Amino acid sequence: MLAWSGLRHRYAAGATIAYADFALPARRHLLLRGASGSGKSTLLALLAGLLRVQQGELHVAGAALQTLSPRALDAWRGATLGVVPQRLHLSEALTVAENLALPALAAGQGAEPARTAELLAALDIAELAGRKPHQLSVGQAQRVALARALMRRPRLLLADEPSANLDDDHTLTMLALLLDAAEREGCTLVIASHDARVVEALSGREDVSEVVL
Ligand SMILES: Nc1ncnc2c1ncn2[C@@H]1O[C@H](COP(=O)(O)OP(=O)(O)OP(=O)(O)O)[C@@H](O)[C@H]1O
Repeated sequence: MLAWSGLRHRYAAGATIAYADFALPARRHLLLRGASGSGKSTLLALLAGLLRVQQGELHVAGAALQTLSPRALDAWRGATLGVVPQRLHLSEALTVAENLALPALAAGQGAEPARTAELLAALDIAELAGRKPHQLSVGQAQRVALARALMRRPRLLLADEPSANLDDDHTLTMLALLLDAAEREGCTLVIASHDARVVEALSGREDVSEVVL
């Protein structure tokens, strides 16, 4: 599902990041951790196909990303990937249900109201469908962003610093939601975090591997 070798990324401004070779065992999720500046966001962007592979090989969900053209990469991303970004990027002008419809609409497909309802119910926020983002708590907004990431049935779910701005209880709840959702949807979860609470909660779990950058 996820493996890289000889992977390096050089930013034009100078920094080169080299990643130790890695392969994720079957049926495992991944915790990507490391200090600030160690290269987590860069690796997430590579995994998402948002940065081109400059050097090395990167295999994600059946695709060798270094071989794909920009157009093929776009198609692959749309069909494969769900992202819960650190800043949630919910559209303030749209309701929760409309925010969930956006990924499908952007891909030229219909809104899938049944899928929207299913995911909102699964994440226990069915009653929020008609609200605007500014009417949500931080935890509710994160659930909405998670539902949006799941709309197109991704094979890989990326969560960037999911505990940012959350207290201890909400951090544990969010991790449980991510793991439950990945299990239910049958997708692989990658969490990037430098939060000691996340590391403590996930380390030692049989279904989670760790990469320390
Ligand atoms: N656009 C860029 N141009 C030049 N250098 C960059 C750029 N983005 C990141 N870097 C550098 O690459 C290295 C890795 O950055 P990256 O953002 O991947 O780290 P990170 O582990 O995600 O950090 P944080 O936890 O603070 O978000 C750092 O040295 C950073 O300064």
